[in-house]
Amino acid sequence: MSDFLHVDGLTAGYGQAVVLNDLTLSVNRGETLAILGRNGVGKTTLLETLMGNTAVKRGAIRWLGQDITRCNPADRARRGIGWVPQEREVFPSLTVQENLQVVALPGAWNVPRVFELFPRLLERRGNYGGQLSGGEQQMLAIGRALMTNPQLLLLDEPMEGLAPIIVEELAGAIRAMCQREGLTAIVVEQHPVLALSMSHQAIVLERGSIRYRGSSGDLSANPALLGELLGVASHRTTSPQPPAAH
Ligand SMILES: Nc1ncnc2c1ncn2[C@@H]1O[C@H](COP(=O)(O)OP(=O)(O)OP(=O)(O)O)[C@@H](O)[C@H]1O
Repeated sequence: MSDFLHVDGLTAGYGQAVVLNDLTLSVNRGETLAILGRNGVGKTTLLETLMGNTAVKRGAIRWLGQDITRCNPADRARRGIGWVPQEREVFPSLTVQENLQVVALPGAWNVPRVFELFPRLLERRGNYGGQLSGGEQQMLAIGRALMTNPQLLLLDEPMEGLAPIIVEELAGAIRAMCQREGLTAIVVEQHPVLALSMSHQAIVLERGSIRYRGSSGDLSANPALLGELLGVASHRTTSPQPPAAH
């Protein structure tokens, strides 16, 4: 059990519908956890539940030693949980620089550091959010989340719908953010090889329950198991790089 984030026997869903069933998991500070699973198994719902956007029926979420199960999303954000939703949600009529500045909270992440992580955003700093490509919007969405200086970052399918070259660029930035800068993250990602290359630990969900948990290195070294768990042949979308030890 981790004092950083510990989810204990969590059963949650929407209204009366139960999506997550008796989930228990821990994340340690500095670790990246990949959430894998087929469509509709509850990956996004897990992130939504950590953020406080679903109905929790049973179980508890402990964050930095405190029970936050009943805290609302704004309170969780104030306590240091950052969220990059699938929809990105950048402000279209603010420039890149303004999008970053408007959410800034004190801490190690600031505009120059975000530009260092995403040089493309530096080139586009005077452009409006609405003028950016999908990939640039995703970089801005991650940059905005970093500007709130979270202790934990939740990323929901950050690569979805992006061209392979942008996927490579984003994956490199996420690895740098997590492995070089030591940020703790939970990443939902459809491409298993990519997800495993960015993470230390992985869980595979099946119908709202944990079917498998283990190190990402072990799982990526076992394509037969990965294929069995995900029901598809895992195809490589980027060169896997083992996460740095820490
Ligand atoms: N807002 C909602 N209200 C009611 N049911 C929902 C809502 N969002 C998701 N669901 C249902 O919860 C289940 C899990 O969906 P979820 O989006 O968490 O799965 P997922 O693993 O992230 O899928 P995908 O990979 O397709 O994004 C699905 O049956 C879905 O229809």
